[in-house]
Amino acid sequence: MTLTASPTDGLPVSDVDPFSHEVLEDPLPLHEQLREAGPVTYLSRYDVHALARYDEVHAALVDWQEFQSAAGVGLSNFRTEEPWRPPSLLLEADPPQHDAPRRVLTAVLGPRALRRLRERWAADAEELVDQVLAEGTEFDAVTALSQAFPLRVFPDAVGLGPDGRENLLPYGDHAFNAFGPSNDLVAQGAPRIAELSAWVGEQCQRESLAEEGFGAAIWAAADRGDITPQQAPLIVRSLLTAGVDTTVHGISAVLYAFASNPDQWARLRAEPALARVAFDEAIRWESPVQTFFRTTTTAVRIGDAVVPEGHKVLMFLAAANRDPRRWADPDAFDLGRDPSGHVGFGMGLHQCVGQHVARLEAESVLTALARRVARIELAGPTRRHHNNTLRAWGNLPMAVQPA
Ligand code: HEM
Ligand SMILES: O=C(O)c1ccc(-n2ccnc2)cc1
Repeated sequence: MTLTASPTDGLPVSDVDPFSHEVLEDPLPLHEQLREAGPVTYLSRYDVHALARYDEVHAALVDWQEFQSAAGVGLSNFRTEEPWRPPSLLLEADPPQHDAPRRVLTAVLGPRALRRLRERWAADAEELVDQVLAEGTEFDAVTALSQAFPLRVFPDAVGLGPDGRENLLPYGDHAFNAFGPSNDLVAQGAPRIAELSAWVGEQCQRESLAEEGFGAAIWAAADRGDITPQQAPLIVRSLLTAGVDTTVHGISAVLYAFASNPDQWARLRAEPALARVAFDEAIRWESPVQTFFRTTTTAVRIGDAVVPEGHKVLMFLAAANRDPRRWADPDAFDLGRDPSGHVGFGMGLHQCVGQHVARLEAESVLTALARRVARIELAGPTRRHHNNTLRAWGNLPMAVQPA
């Protein structure tokens, strides 16, 4: 049976801009509208089809053959436009090219590889929390914890030198903006991106990396022939692009979740083992990575509509993570829930290979904090940090009551 398609047959159409400041400030109303409009909608402003319900987002994530990543996972279609930098060997690749780089990073970042970091990161988190509390019981959790902890542990885990680490956050922020349209957020990062990219590229070279760490392990995989020496620096680049901003905003998400649900903090204090499920519930509830795109490799039927071949499909991960068709009381941050199956780390072939790193970082911070603090609550107005892809806090004024 041949499928034919026209962009708007039987499709709800909207000219909304999901990357406008108004939506980035509060995307929840748009998510609700898109879920209720149907299994797929057509966003005329960008000529893309949008998926906002859990089932359709999940189906696209696990079907890498019909929803490919190799044409880019942002709005830009690499089949017709030059990527702003050489494409990622994992995120922007499909099998077979995707296979070896994925196999290598799975081993480098896997739970086993992280076992040696668990004690060190726990001690680092205790030290950081002690320092923060020694300065007082009111602080901005974004700078004091969400940014401070990943920047304290991750560059060392990769094996980066001491200089220039302040480049990581702005580089990652721009890379995540670049998955969206060329709007003012992308323009803001443009002046510095050549210099930042040069620094990042330099850090991926073997001679820049310590003998021990994720970087060295990637280069050792090249020595073994598991990947080529040409691929090694690009795989290290994946870590430098993804490794900091994501966990910064992930830790902010879980701290905000607890500060706005103090009763849940009491549950964590009573049962510290809840720290891991708390982080996944916060990833579901806040979805620090809000969206990713795919490109159809054939005409694809979704609901009553047919999405033509070669079209960009925008997956609203955050909308799927609060779909009442999948989650009971979806807007509640609830430690009693089983959040497994959430799509905050994606799903299927491209599911986040750094999720164990993220979980270990968040668990380290939460465990150290839960031991020392009886209550946490917001102590002033919060401010969002807008990004085309990331859901982030610009600040989190917090007041804590020491245990
Ligand atoms: C809270 C933290 C994080 C969140 C919410 C997150 C989210 C995601 C999502 C949604 C995907 C799927 C992308 C897609 O399907 O196109 C993904 C993939 C990926 N993530 Fe993360 N991520 C996080 C942290 C990290 C960290 C810390 C690293 C590295 C140390 C990392 C490395 C990767 C890589 C390399 C991929 C591509 C995997 C592939 O295509 O096979 N992520 N992440
Ligand atoms: O290879 C890259 O440049 C790259 C790889 C992964 C991410 N990412 C997104 C969410 N978790 C990780 C971002 C960039």
